[in-house]
Amino acid sequence: MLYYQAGCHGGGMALRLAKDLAENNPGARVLVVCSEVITMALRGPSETHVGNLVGQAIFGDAASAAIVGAEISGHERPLFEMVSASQDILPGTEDGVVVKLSEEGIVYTLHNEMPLHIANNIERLVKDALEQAGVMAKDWNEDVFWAVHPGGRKILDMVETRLGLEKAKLEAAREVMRRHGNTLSSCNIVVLEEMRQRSVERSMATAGEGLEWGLLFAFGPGITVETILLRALPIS
Ligand SMILES: CC(C)(COP(=O)(O)OP(=O)(O)OC[C@H]1O[C@@H](n2cnc3c(N)ncnc32)[C@H](O)[C@@H]1OP(=O)(O)O)[C@@H](O)C(=O)NCCC(=O)NCCSC(=O)CC(=O)O
Repeated sequence: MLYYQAGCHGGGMALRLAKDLAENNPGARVLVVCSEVITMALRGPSETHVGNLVGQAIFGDAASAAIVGAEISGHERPLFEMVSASQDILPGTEDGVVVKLSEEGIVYTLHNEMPLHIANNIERLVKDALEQAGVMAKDWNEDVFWAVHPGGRKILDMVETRLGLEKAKLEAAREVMRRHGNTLSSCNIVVLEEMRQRSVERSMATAGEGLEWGLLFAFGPGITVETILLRALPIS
C-alpha cells in the first residue's frame, strides 16, 4: 500500500494501518517505510508567506522503517506493542496546517497558532487514550514515556507545559529535532529508535525509558492527530 502526501501525521497513520493489517492477517509481518524528501517544498522566501519559510527552516529529509506483527513467534524480540491507535481531526483547525500541491511544487502554510491548537487538545487526547484502555497512569512523569512528533520547538515546549512534563521526558524528540529537524512522517519511528538507544545505553528494563506505558503522537494537516498507546516490552 502506498500513501503519499499524507503530511506529518503519516508516520502514526502508517503504524495504525500496519497494526490493522497484521491483526487481520494471522502470521503477517508488515514492513512500514516512511520516507520524506522536502525538495519539492523549497522556494525563495516570501514576506507574504511566512508559514512556508518556517516550514523550510524546520523540515528535514529522513527515512525510517519498522516491522509490525500481531503475535510473537520464534526468536522475535518485539520492542513495543501498539495497544490502541486512533485518529482525531481537531475541530476548527482547518487552516492550522495546509499542504497543497501546485505548479510550483508543494506549498506549506503553517499557521502560527498550530502549537496552540495542539496544546489546547493534548490533555484530552492523553486522558482518552489512557482511560479507554483502562491504564492507571496517575503520574505522567513517573508512569508514562512520550514519543511526541518533533513538529517544532514551540510544539514540544507547549506539550511539555500543558502536560506538566519534566524536561527529560521529551528529550528523545528534542534530540531528533536538533539532529534532523521535523522529518514529517518518518520522525515518529526515528524518535522511538532514539528512545530505544538511550534506554539500552542506560541499561533500562524496556525501550520506553524503563517504563511500560507510553504515548506516541503525530501531528499533521487538518490539524490531524494520530495517537498510539504503546506498551514497551522487557528488553531481553
Ligand atoms: C519556528 C519556531 C521554532 C520559531 O521559534 P522562536 O521562539 O524563535 O520564534 P517565535 O515563535 O516567537 O516566532 C517569531 C515570529 O515569527 C512568527 N511566526 C512563527 N511561526 C509562524 C508561522 N507559521 N506563520 C507566520 N508567522 C509565524 C511569530 O508570530 C513571531 O512574530 P512576531 O515577531 O511578530 O511576534 C517556533 O515558532 C515553532 O516551533 N513553531 C511551530 C512550527 C510548526 O508550525 N510546526 C508544525 C509543522 S507542520 C507539521 O508538523 C505537520 C505537517 O506538515 O503535516
